[in-house]
Amino acid sequence: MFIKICANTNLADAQLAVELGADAVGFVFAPSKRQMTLEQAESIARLLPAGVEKVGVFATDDPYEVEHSMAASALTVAQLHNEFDQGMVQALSGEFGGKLKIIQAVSYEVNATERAAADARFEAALRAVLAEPAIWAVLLDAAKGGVSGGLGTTFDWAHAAPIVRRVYASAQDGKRELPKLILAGGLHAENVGTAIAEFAPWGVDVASGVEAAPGRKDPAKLKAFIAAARDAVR
Ligand SMILES: O=C(O)c1ccccc1N[C@@H]1O[C@H](COP(=O)(O)O)[C@@H](O)[C@H]1O
Repeated sequence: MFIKICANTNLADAQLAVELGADAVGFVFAPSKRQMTLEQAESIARLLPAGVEKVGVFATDDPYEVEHSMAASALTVAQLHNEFDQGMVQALSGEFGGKLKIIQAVSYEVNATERAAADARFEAALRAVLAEPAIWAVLLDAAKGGVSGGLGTTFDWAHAAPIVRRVYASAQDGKRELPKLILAGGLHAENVGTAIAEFAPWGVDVASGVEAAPGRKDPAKLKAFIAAARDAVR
């Protein structure tokens, strides 16, 4: 199980996540209570071990912003938290010779007035992302009123998981490996086991659920989350 601990804002928290067994740590450049500058993230990322993925979380329509940030830093993965923009993803991937790891977020709207229409949009977005070979992983998150990222909100897993399974099954043509599935959105130590049982994801990602306050990790919650995610797949 790939475990990403997101929205780090200081070296001590990021190092603790790594010591406790996180595979990836994230830094949020998108507007957020945990927003970092590239320089701040870089000063932390360059002190972390080589084997740990250092993820920059962006919500921009400008591929050059992402390209510049990834080229000029120790970051190893670009997480795009905006709606999927195929042109941007392909431009970005092309700039790095297809070698850049790109995580694309796909959000499940929790406050939909028309559930069927929202489900259809979620399904179409997931289908489009899975069809794009430049995507390394898709990250499922919850959205409220079209806003996603760091909300600490779960979505209806029992309702969404069959949609996700169906889309993955129909996208599989045996010719290439599909993007990996990372689950996010309101995860914490007490619910991550259930989430893993529902989706059988390749990885999990958390921001709010391991914090003492926005941007500051709670060591006990962090430890419990990583242990619970590992236990769930033993
Ligand atoms: O963490 C944030 O503040 C954030 C802001 C804008 C875009 C993405 C952000 N974080 C990502 O959102 C998911 C879910 O967060 P949470 O666990 O529900 O708080 C998180 O895993 C990050 O990848």
